Amino acid sequence: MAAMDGQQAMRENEFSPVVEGNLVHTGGETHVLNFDTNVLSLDNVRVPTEMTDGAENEIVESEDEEDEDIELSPGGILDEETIGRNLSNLGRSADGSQQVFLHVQIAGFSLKDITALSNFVHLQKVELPYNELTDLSPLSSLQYMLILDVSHNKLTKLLDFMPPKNLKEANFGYNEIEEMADLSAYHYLTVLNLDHNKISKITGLEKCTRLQDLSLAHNKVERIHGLENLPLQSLNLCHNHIKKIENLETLRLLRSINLAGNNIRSLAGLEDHPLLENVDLEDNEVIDISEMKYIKESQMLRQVNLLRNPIQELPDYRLSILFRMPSLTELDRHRVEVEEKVAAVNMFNPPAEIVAARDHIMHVVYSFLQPSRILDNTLPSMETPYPMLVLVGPQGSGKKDLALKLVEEFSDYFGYCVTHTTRKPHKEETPGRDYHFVDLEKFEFDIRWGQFIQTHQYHGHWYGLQMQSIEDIAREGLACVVHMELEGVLTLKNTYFEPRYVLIMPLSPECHEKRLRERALYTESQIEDNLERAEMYQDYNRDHPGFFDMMINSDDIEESYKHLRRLVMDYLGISIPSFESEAGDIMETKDTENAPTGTQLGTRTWSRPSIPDSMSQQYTRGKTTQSPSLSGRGILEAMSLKRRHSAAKASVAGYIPPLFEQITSQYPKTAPQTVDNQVGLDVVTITEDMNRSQSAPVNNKPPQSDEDTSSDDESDSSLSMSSARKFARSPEGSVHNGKDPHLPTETMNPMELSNPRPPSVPRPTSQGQGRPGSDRHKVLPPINQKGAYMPEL
Ligand SMILES: Nc1ncnc2c1ncn2[C@@H]1O[C@H](COP(=O)(O)OP(=O)(O)OP(=O)(O)O)[C@@H](O)[C@H]1O
Repeated sequence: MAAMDGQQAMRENEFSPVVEGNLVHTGGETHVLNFDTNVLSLDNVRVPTEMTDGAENEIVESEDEEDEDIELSPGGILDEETIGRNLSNLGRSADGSQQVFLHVQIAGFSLKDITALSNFVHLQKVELPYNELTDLSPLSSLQYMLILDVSHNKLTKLLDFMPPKNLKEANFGYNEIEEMADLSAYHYLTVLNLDHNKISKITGLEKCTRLQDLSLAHNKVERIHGLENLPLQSLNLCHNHIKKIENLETLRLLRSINLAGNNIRSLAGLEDHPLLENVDLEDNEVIDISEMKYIKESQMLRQVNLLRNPIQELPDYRLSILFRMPSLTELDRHRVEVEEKVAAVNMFNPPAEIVAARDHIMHVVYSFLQPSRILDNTLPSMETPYPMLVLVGPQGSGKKDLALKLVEEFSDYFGYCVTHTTRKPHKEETPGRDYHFVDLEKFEFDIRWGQFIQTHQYHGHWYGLQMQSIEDIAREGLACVVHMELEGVLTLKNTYFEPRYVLIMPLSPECHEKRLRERALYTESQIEDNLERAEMYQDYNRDHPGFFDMMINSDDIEESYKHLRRLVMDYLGISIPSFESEAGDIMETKDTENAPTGTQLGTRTWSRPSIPDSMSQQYTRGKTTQSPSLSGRGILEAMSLKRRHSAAKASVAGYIPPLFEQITSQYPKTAPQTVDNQVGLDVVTITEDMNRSQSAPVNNKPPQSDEDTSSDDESDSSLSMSSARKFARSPEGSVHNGKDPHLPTETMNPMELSNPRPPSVPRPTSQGQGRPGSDRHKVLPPINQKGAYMPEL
């Protein structure tokens, strides 16, 4: 049968050799194998066709019977018959002169003596696993051997025969080797497998300068050493007694490391392996997520296994790891899904917009849980949102100093809005003036009581803006100046407030760093973070045109104050810059790149509308009166306008309640049309967003002091948001004079009655334009009105 198969094979592919006993069929010919050398005899033996055809079955049967009778390699002594039956891979000898078998595989013969193999000098691949070998010296003559597998034997010594100089791969796994030999003679060794032995020390590899793959799994190795400068790409040291990852610095080509089943706590030692793709640390003692810092810089890392480590107990463990190493494709033997990566980013480093949205939602929800109260001073009217100036920028930009200075100089116009923080006061700071310094408990309490409209955590401390803080300024009839980080601005943009945002930017990193260091308040990493954030601010400003109303370079605080001052005066209308100076401003706004210092305008401008500058016109608030354009607006503003347009249409069609009628009927009248009426804070264009305003007019207070409650009781108790809006506008569209049937005016701010403002500075009225914030407190002056406060220019 075998002969028949052999012939058939010959016919199908005459170049594939087929071995039957000592006959080899190849290329249409049959050769006799000379077992002494595993060289094919050149004397071809033509097997007579009639023999193979006619007596085929007989021959096969008799051969089969013979096969069964022969005992192969009796007593574990390898014989030629066994070798002959297990040779394969006929090919050219290494010197190219003969056709030889290159591969022998004799597994599971309980071999003890392989002397017979020494004649087969041309063998290149020798596989003798699952035997009982203790001595490999007969292999010394196999000088062409490239691959040797003697796993699952009883060897106690490693490569204890004359080295075949070309040996590339050696598998000595599952033996009883206790010591590694000096392998310096094996220059070409690329793969060495010593798994499941009793090796406790890695030695003798120093000169294996081609060793790429070393496996010492399941041994007794206690320390990683002796591997210096090897070109290892794969290192398997799993299931040893290793406690520390060490001495791997020089293995720059390492791609895969398996350290599973050891006692490792730290990943220190794995850093600086740029090609690392796979790290297996299953069943170790890694406990701290911060350990990931040692591998997270490895750009090529795709697979990490931390199964059965204490770190797995950490909350959000998987997402934490994925956040730190977003390029992973497999974690703990599970494929990483894209959704997981997104969830990880949103959880641990959400985009500022998401932080702000969450913050806003939280405060709105908490405020809705409280009894409602109208804060009449900051109540938005359709024409005049309560005026606020927000100085934005990275820590150390000097915005707080600028804000305080501004408030000091323009004390009749601006009040400094004191925000809350959980950080401790600095030496020169005064509680209640610089911040309300509170502890975390109080801060959280206030959050739960819906006191904040915005909070932000920065460098481990909480900062927050309370509605009451703004209200306190507004009650004084003042516009409010506040400073904050970008995240705070993003939250604020979700509320109904419509401040002016001035970016205070230290454009020179050197100046910024110097200022931060001079304060001697920050750690190195905080300084670094602040410098990085400064770059982030610049990018944000560039990528979001119009987000900030203005940018001022704060490298030199004195200079920047001059710019801010001029800006504010222009804003307030208390100075009319000459045409030249206006033109100068506009130049700066157009050519922001080249303006070395001073005021740089984003896309909106506070300059006067008469300036023929299409860019600035486009973004100038107060220009979009009859037909407000959506271009150049933020998404929220654009959406708000869209809603208003549809509300207007619906109103015309009579579908909606009078509230919308009031709003929509007023809308076209809100924005100033000319230079003359675009003075003062009223220049602010209204971009009311009914959605936005829903979150804010209602302020909710925890139980108040007697003093407080007495003032607001009446308005607190019963006013709904809608009635508040009705109060803001009459159905006819004029600013309400306080005689709204729904809201008795005099009860709106009893505080003022009980605690009237001392008449120190003559405070001009706003000539019917409505004071910012409240209709009843006309505080900000019209331009050049007689008696108005005029700071020195
Ligand atoms: N309510 C808030 N929301 C967001 N950020 C805030 C808030 N209040 C303060 N911040 C900002 O937190 C950061 C840290 O506050 P800190 O008082 O330490 O700043 P600062 O050193 O005075 O900053 P600067 O030098 O720019 O004035 C500052 O950038 C500050 O503007």
